[in-house]
Amino acid sequence: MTNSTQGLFVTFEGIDGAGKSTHIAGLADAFRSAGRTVTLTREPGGTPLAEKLRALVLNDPMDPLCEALLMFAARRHHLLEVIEPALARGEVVLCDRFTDATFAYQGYGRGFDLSVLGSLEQWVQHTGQDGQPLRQPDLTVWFDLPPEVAAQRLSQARSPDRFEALPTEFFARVAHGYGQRMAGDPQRFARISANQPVEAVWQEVQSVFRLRGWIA
Ligand SMILES: Nc1ncnc2c1ncn2[C@@H]1O[C@H](COP(=O)(O)OP(=O)(O)OP(=O)(O)O)[C@@H](O)[C@H]1O
Ligand SMILES: Cc1cn([C@H]2C[C@H](O)[C@@H](COP(=O)(O)O)O2)c(=O)[nH]c1=O
Repeated sequence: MTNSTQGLFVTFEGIDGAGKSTHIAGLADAFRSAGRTVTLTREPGGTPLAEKLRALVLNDPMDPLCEALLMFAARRHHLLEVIEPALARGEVVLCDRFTDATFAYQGYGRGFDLSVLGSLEQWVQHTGQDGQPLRQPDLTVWFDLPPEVAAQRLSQARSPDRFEALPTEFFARVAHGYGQRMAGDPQRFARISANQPVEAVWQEVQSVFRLRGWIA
């Protein structure tokens, strides 16, 4: 089981429709059964201000720099107002998307400069205390699904926002971006084969957390 005095920061990533949301609530229940307090949150969003930025960025046309800056502005507010306080209280933070999404979508998907994103990551994820390392997730669960399958699932589920309406070639670049992020920090990532029935994906997700002794 997890050390209940220590905060745990877990993020969930993948292209739109990969199946993250389907499993996050179940995981939260598993952590609660293990005696942990859970903060469930998402990006962009997670605070009233960041949710306003989310509505803008998901619906209003803008250039990739604007998009990246709004993602990081929302993230800074979310990090300081929600994530850091919850971790300081020793909670488990389950966050639907974080900075890997910015690299995958704005970087690999839109073609925005990765080194600029790296600088923004440094600025935004420093919590201000000298000597403190950059805030990064303890674990990132990547739901890997072929873009064609994700598109098929989403077409049956809801009307698309500005990102979900993009072509499968865009999502192929985003998926490649996630692969590159994982290659750059393999210890932090767990890759889930999301192209399976829901129950099989759930078994794989649980095993990632059981292996670490975090849930029963
Ligand atoms: N393993 C699966 N097999 C078939 N359909 C699935 C599977 N997992 C999820 N779905 C369905 O696919 C759709 C997208 O799933 P979900 O909302 O969990 O994805 P998501 O990764 O959270 O997407 P987004 O990031 O775009 O919000 C939903 O209609 C969901 O019911
Ligand atoms: C954090 C983040 C998100 N995005 C994109 C990815 C999705 O298309 C939407 C969020 O919608 P979801 O249903 O909550 O997954 O935003 C992005 O482009 N860059 C980011 O940093």
